[in-house]
Amino acid sequence: MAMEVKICGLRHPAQAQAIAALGFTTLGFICVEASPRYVSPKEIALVLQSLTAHDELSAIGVFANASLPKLGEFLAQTNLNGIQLHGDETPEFCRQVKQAFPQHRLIKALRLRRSEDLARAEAYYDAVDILLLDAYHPEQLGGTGQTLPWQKLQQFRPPLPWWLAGGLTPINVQEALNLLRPDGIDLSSGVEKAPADKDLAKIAQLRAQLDALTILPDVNHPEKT
Ligand SMILES: O=C(O)c1ccccc1NCC(=O)[C@H](O)[C@H](O)COP(=O)(O)O
Repeated sequence: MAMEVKICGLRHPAQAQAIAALGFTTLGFICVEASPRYVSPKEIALVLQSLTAHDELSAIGVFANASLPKLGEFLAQTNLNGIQLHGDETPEFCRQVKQAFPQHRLIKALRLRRSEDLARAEAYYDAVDILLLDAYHPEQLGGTGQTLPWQKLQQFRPPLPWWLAGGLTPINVQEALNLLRPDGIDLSSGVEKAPADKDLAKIAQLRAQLDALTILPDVNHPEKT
């Protein structure tokens, strides 16, 4: 399956259209009010309305420690088809979300303070559709621009799809992909001018990098190459 690329933290319809025109079909919207990238259900609806010409878009709402009723209220007002939980949600809560919103893809983000935190991932294997690894920051939940210690994640091969986030840019993406071979990647601040104001030149550069990608043999897992 082709690697999925999520461009996260969108707000402006014209930017979303340009990003979709470059072939990026997984778009992320920050539904966390404390974030400078927060977008209201109305703003999300405006962006998605502007994209009706694009089939098969995946529109993912990013939440943190939202209650089930709050999630339901937000989702009822938008056409989001994916939910990303970016706070301290437990595996049990993820199961409840999956049960309440079975039509939505469910992504659980784990913010890793140290590589040993990876042990927490296992408890989510049967609770979500996708795991996303992001960098830890003491004051920000996401969109931090901090990278993970990629070398220390090379043995991570969960039995479900996983995405890499944290400080990815058009410049470092090839190195990250060759080291880790995730099923997807997620970029935000590495392709923006200011929070929620995406940098279309950098996104075009990312497209060019991905199109020219040279994947080297996987020395850690030769069977996967
Ligand atoms: O981006 C935010 O402002 C944000 C706020 C609260 C929770 C999550 C948030 N972002 C989540 C994402 O999916 C980002 O794309 C991810 O953290 C990567 O960000 P970056 O390091 O800037 O590429």
